[in-house]
Amino acid sequence: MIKITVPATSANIGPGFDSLGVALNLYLTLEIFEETVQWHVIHDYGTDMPDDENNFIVKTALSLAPNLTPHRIIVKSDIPLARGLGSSSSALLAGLAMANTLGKLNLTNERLLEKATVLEGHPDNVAPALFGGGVAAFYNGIQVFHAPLKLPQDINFVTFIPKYELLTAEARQALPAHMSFKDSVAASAISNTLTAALSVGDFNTARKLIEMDQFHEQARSHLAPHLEIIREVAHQLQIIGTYLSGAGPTIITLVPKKDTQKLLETLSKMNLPGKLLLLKSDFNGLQITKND
Ligand SMILES: Nc1ncnc2c1ncn2[C@@H]1O[C@H](COP(=O)(O)OP(=O)(O)O)[C@@H](O)[C@H]1O
Ligand SMILES: N[C@@H](CCOP(=O)(O)O)C(=O)O
Repeated sequence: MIKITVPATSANIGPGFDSLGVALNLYLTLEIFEETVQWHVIHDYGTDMPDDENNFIVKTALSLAPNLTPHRIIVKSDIPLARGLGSSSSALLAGLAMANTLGKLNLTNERLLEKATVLEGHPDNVAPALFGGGVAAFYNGIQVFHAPLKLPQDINFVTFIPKYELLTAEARQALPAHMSFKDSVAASAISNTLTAALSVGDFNTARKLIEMDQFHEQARSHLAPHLEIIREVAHQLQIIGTYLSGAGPTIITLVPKKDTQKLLETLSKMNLPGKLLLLKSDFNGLQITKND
């Protein structure tokens, strides 16, 4: 049996639209068993999710290796669908890794990253899902440039996952078609300063910049009303560092360990409609193990 494990991801981290992301400790696992006549996907996503060659993971694998022999596979995941925690990136990377392994393609991680970025449309989920930890990345249509993004060690991700789904494609339609030169300079300066502050461990500066995004949060605020609510509650506790995870609707607050409990307790008393989780960075990224 071959087992492929891929972490969830939180993209953007505030102002790093389409370029910053971090792997988190929720996981999709794909177990590959015997060869079969037709693809047989066992999953518990419900009857709307295909269980044959039309399954997204299998289709992604076949896009890389069209002649792949069908197998029986089992998909399990605790990454919620369409919530802004990178479920599609974890699934498509699992598919690419399955094709690479079963098809003996020997593609490097760089090639897998390029392929995954083209399929996903932006590298900020797939890069941290592949490598683990925080990643900054840019795709110029030919190559993915990427570098590790240093995040503080003593940080937790207090995560609120609303009950409703929001497809990334839908949330991208809310984005403005144009930004002025002046606004673009300011928005990228905020993001640059955030990465510099993180690189020297200046979380005091970083947490304020995390809340200064000018690329996407305002445009998506009607789709993710909990952002303002949770940010405000955190501020009342003197906690700064709340942002829209990916395209939303999940909201994450980056909190030093010492402040985590008070935020969790306050939020849980509010009974917001959704799930409250305490997440941490994943530092392993995509893993493949083989058991006989
Ligand atoms: N494990 C999976 N198997 C099949 N399809 C999946 C899986 N995970 C995600 N998807 C597809 O990706 C869609 C969600 O992707 P997207 O809108 O980008 O949201 P996000 O990646 O933030 O969860 C799902 O509605 C589904 O079509
Ligand atoms: N930069 C993208 C990130 C989408 O992440 P997802 O987890 O919501 O798929 C965006 O903001 O659209």
